[in-house]
Amino acid sequence: MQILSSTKKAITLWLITDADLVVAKAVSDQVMAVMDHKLVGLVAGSVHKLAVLVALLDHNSVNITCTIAPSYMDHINTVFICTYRDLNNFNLIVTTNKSFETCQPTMKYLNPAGYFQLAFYSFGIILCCVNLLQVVDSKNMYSRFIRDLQDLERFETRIVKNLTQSLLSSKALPIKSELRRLVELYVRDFYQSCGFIQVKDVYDNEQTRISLNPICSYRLIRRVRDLLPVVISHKSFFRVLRPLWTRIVSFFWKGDWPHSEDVETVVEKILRLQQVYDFNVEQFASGWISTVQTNCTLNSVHCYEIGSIALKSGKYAAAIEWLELGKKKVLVDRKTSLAFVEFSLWNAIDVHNTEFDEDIKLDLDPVFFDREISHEVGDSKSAGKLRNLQCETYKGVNQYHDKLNYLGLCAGENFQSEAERSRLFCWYEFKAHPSLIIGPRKIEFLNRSPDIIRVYALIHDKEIQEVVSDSLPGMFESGVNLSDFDLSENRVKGQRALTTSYRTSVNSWYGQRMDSIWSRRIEQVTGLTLIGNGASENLQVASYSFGGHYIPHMDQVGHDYLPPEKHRVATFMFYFNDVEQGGKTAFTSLGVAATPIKGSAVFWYNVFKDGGADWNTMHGACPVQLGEKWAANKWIKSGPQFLNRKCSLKTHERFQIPVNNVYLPATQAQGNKIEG
Ligand SMILES: O=C(O)CCC(=O)C(=O)O
Ligand SMILES: [Fe+2]
Repeated sequence: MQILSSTKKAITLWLITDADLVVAKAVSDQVMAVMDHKLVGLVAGSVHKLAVLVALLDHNSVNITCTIAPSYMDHINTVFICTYRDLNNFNLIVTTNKSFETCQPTMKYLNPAGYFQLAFYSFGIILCCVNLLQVVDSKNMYSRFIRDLQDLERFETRIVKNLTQSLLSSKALPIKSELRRLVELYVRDFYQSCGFIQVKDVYDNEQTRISLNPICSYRLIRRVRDLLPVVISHKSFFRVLRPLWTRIVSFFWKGDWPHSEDVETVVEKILRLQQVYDFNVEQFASGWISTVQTNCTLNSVHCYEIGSIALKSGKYAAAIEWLELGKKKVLVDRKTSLAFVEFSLWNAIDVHNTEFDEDIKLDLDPVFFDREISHEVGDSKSAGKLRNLQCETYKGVNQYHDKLNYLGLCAGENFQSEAERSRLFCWYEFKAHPSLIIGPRKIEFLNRSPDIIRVYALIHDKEIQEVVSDSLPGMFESGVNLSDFDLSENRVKGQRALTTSYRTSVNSWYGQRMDSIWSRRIEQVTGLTLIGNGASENLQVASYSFGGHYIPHMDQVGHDYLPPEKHRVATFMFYFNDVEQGGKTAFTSLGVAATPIKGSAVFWYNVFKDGGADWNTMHGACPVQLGEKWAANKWIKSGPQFLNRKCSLKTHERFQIPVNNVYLPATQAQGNKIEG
């Protein structure tokens, strides 16, 4: 960029892009490379992919030639300029390396705040630079950490309350002004997609429940990513709503603007929900999350975006469904170009058909329809989905189809036979420990052989709150359990385990006061030893937001590598809350799922008496559909347990859970995944 005059006046050039941060950052180098030495500074990225340039000028007339790499040119949708003093004559020519293109800049005069503003921008630039260094690590945090999403939700709600107040006064935002129109657009989007139906509820509550709902969250992240920068960078915003501007900008300087990865991650979660629960896209887009009608809906732009992301990640059937819905909606709401949607749909069908072949029908993770789809309107509606075809054929208690059983169990089915179910019952346990005589525990069998029990009302609200608030600061993205091994190659910085899309929760290890109090309670109920050197692991507290899941797995991973005393002989898992929709624990080989019930816990042995893994205890956490899920695992090690439980010379003999100290006659072993 060439600046033809020098010193005295500050110019901030904002290049608003729809490129993501990495692009913006890379691009800033490209822009920087051609910047003239008269520039004071350039920052890209932190403030929603803006490049900020401050130049000092001494004439009222200035020509700027900004040379930008051609690859970056496509990403720029707006170029506008803020000056702290009026310039009489201002020309901006934006050009690429190859050819000159004159860009129509929107001239924005932030007006005469003078040196204060210059200082403010300079300070901002320093902050931006600092922020930029942190950005790489904090990428896509809003979609991963529910607490960050909740912070964003609370913050946005406060902003919207302020904006609504300003709308009520025609002085701040004159009727028919462009800024008013933008603010109205923003506020309308908020009210149309917040978790409450009534505006008054938004005023009465700090939390709008947006972050508990996949649709509302998707719209929140999009709105803040795309619309908020446009609103606050309007030429009059800073002048008429300066305190609000400062609050917004400083909030995001401390944290970060949502990225396109955040949007993609939320969409991936929606697609996972679709894959597992096979919801009807039309109903989902009109706010139905399972059986709950919510206030958040999706329009044609959203359907188009979700379809495009599904296509990108190879979920062809889903992509076609979303794009067809997008096409239907665009004819009514006209919010995007019909041609775009039609083109993408055409393309999705072609890709689906190219990738489809008969052998795919054997694949257990199907993302196809069960036949090729024609371009005729509605043809896909008459086709079946491979997923459903396979579910119908194979789901149920069958050792080879854990994934399909998982889908069925998550959706609320149960594959236990009548005979198996007839052996289940509940009882009050008052003999396992003397303390239970005055406070018996209500226990229920969820399965017999392998025994899985649920203990009700074992932990209390206040205790849960204490554990959650102590665990919160240490939460990190969950990994699969490899913490005992050297993961140096795969480890994500600052984490102890390998992160994976198999398990999308955040967790932390809690070893404080409540850990030993709860361990005592577990000892009383199970007769096992938890306290003492290496007897059990610290409590692992996990939180799942919508879409959060853990696919079927065994808890005693590492069995082949760890010394026997370190094996996780049993799992005791607490539920900290009731989940609005979804979030069951599915025992895929046994055909039964446990619904999270606040204060209760489930317990089972992962191994046989001979120490071999009991593959029938394979289990997974179903994705949360609505709300959040908090749970905690207490893994009990085999070390000190040999004194508590009878050994056996027989192979594959199971530990039994006694009922008031009585071992019931053994039932026939269920499932058939018996392995040593
Ligand atoms: O949260 C659940 O339902 C299951 C979690 C689980 O299996 C685990 O963390 O190992
Ligand atoms: Fe598990």
